[in-house]
Amino acid sequence: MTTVPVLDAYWASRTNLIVEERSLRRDTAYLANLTETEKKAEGIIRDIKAVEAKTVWGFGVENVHEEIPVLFPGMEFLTAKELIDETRLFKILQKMPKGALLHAHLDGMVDPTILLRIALKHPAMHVRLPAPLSLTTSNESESRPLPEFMALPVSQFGITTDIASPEYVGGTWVPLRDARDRCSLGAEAFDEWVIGSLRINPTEAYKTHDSIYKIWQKFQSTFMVSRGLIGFKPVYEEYIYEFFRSSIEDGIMYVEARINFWYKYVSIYLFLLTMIGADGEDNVDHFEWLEIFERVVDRVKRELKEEGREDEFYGARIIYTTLRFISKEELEWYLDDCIALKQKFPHLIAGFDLVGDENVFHPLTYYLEPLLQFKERTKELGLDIPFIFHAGETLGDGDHVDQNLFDAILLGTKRIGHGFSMAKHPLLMKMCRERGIPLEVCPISNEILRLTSSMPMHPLPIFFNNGVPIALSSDDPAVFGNLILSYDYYQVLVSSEVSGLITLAVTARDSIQFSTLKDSEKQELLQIWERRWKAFVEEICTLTP
Ligand SMILES: O=c1[nH]cnc2c1ncn2[C@@H]1O[C@H](CO)[C@@H](O)[C@H]1O
Repeated sequence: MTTVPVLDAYWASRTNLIVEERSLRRDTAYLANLTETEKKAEGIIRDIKAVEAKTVWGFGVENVHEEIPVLFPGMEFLTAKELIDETRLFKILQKMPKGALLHAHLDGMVDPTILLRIALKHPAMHVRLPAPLSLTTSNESESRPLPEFMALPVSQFGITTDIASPEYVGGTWVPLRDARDRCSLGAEAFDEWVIGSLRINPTEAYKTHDSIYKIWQKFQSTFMVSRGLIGFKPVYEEYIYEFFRSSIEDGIMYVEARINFWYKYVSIYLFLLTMIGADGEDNVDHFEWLEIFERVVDRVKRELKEEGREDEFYGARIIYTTLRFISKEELEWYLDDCIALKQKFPHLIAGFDLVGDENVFHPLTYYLEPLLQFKERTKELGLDIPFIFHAGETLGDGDHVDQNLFDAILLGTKRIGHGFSMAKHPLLMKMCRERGIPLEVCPISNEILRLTSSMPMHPLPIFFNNGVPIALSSDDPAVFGNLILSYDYYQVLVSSEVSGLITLAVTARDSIQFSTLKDSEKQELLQIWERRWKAFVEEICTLTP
């Protein structure tokens, strides 16, 4: 029989082994110094999570929701969303102060329902489609025409027509409001058609477009549609306002938004590619985009101050992005443009990035020369424009997308957008840990864009366990339906036994720490975060498990 000392020795070495491995994690030091309130809150959250794993997710018991045959915590988001909405855990997480939102594409931030409502206010906004609207064939997006939107000058306002009537001549611009009011399929069907073209639905994500290539086709098409709406100055301004206000409601305190400046060419492509002014003319240049952005930041700050909530919004900056399918020569134009914007708005331009499907477009090595030149030039000019590259958003192992991770790091990236394939790179993970290069991880985006079928299969725990700093982000919530960052927080929390509330707190703190704010600003924002965090954990302590 095994003696007690032998058993004790086994348990002791087991504990030591676990402690040793966990020592790499960024939440370990924090966990060792918890306040009594934090300890209690962490425990309450674990208890609620354990209860809901059974009552909501049927974990280890019978399926509690027969209409969803496969149910588990961290399962596919779009199927689970309504269940998540009802959980106590989600409602608690909505109140958590989340620090900075570091990976967010401006074009994908506002609920399509709200975007459409904003657009409908403007008589200049028009819509057209290739042929009379018919929605009867099926519910699947492949068979549906895409709406195209554009704001027109008064002299070119279109005539009122029923776009669903056989008389509608494909390609004719119709004022948006009239098109909706006069649509013989009904305003509800019209809205559903427009909104469906701006987001990915569960059928598309999990059936009709269930491959990385196909889902990216649908994903890209949503940006082509939304461009016509957002690329109209009055809508743009209100859109940014909605983005900030809804982020603040979700506990986000500061934003670094990726704005796509690719839209400089006009009329060679099918869709609208620039920004239209209030007069309906294509005359809003990139400087003005930044002025608008700044005006909205100031407005939101002013309003919050008036509401006595100034602690809730520290501001917003911009990561300049363009699409990674342009030529290297074209990239030079954008790099110059980025420098010019930085010189005029040093406080607004936070960094530079290339976006678009890494799987099909150019690798970073293709742009090496202009990128290296940019580094030298900004250094000479004394401008701080760090690269904040997307890299490794792939399932590939050693392909060009996976290898973008090496180049991002060699080029000195400040953070890595996604870095999904980082789990295959022990050396790079070590470098990220030691040099403080965080991954901007977007769990729900990764799942909807078919890199993982659920959160338990996501590599995030590998990153956490290797001590890689993490900033959780929502990527394109308007398209994915994860309209608030709390959904991503929820999916992470329920799919791990190691990660708890404190892990989320550490990632929220890290989001501030690894932002592009100045050190003094980071300290100030961290202090505000600490205050709100303290109030948040105190509130949790009043709850019964
Ligand atoms: O997760 C992503 N990876 C790479 N590119 C993206 C992602 N989300 C959005 N975009 C890109 O950003 C542009 C919108 O401004 C879109 O064209 C899309 O290609």
